[in-house]
Amino acid sequence: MLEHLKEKVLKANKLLPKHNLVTFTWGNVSEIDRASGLMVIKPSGVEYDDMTASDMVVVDINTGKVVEGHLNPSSDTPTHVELYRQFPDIGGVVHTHSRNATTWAQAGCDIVPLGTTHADYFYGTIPCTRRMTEEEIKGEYELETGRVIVETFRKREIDPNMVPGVLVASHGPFVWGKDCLEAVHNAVVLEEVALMNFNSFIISPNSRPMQQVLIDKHFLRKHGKDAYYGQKK
Ligand SMILES: O=C(CO)[C@@H](O)[C@H](O)COP(=O)(O)O
Repeated sequence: MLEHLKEKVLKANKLLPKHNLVTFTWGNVSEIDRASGLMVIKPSGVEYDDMTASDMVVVDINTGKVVEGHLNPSSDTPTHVELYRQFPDIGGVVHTHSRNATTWAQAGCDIVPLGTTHADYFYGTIPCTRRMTEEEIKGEYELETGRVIVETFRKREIDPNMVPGVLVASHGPFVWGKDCLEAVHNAVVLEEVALMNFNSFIISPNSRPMQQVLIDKHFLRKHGKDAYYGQKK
């Protein structure tokens, strides 16, 4: 089932090493078929060079259970599932330990918009979640990770369609888009922006966020004034 989607998700996972977003197997990409509620995600711990479309794993987001696949799904599957459940307009999710974004996540800091590269893809601050509690960590960690991401966006009133990414404190970035390929594209941009912000603050610790009017001009010009991934507002 979903053979076409398996090929697409395989392609997206193979882009991770191509764009230097991963070391070893430290990243995973998925896409959802909203009509069926089935998600396709990479298998856990498999080298990207060795991965094939038939290795992709199909998961039902309603139950979180594997419905097809001969390998274990990514260890981050519960996080992907929770994001699809709570963010109905997203179509693809990527998680990596990319160096620069993970540096900000480990520092527990937001990535504020300093330049138009950021604003073209993220309509404002890319938030970092709060640290997870001991109970959450000892529990179903990956599911709780998804819940903390959703909590961050709801409490800070950030629209996930306008800011398609987050830094999970002490862990790394999760990024999304209308499909898996756009999610990877956004992850590449996040990694670029993370490095540029780091360097900007080294040059000037007092670097100030860009003006909202410039954010508006860039993001809304690229995405359309009222356009959101899945809906027209
Ligand atoms: O965050 C982690 C481990 O800390 C995971 O993202 C792994 O780095 C990738 O795991 P698989 O997708 O291969 O299961």
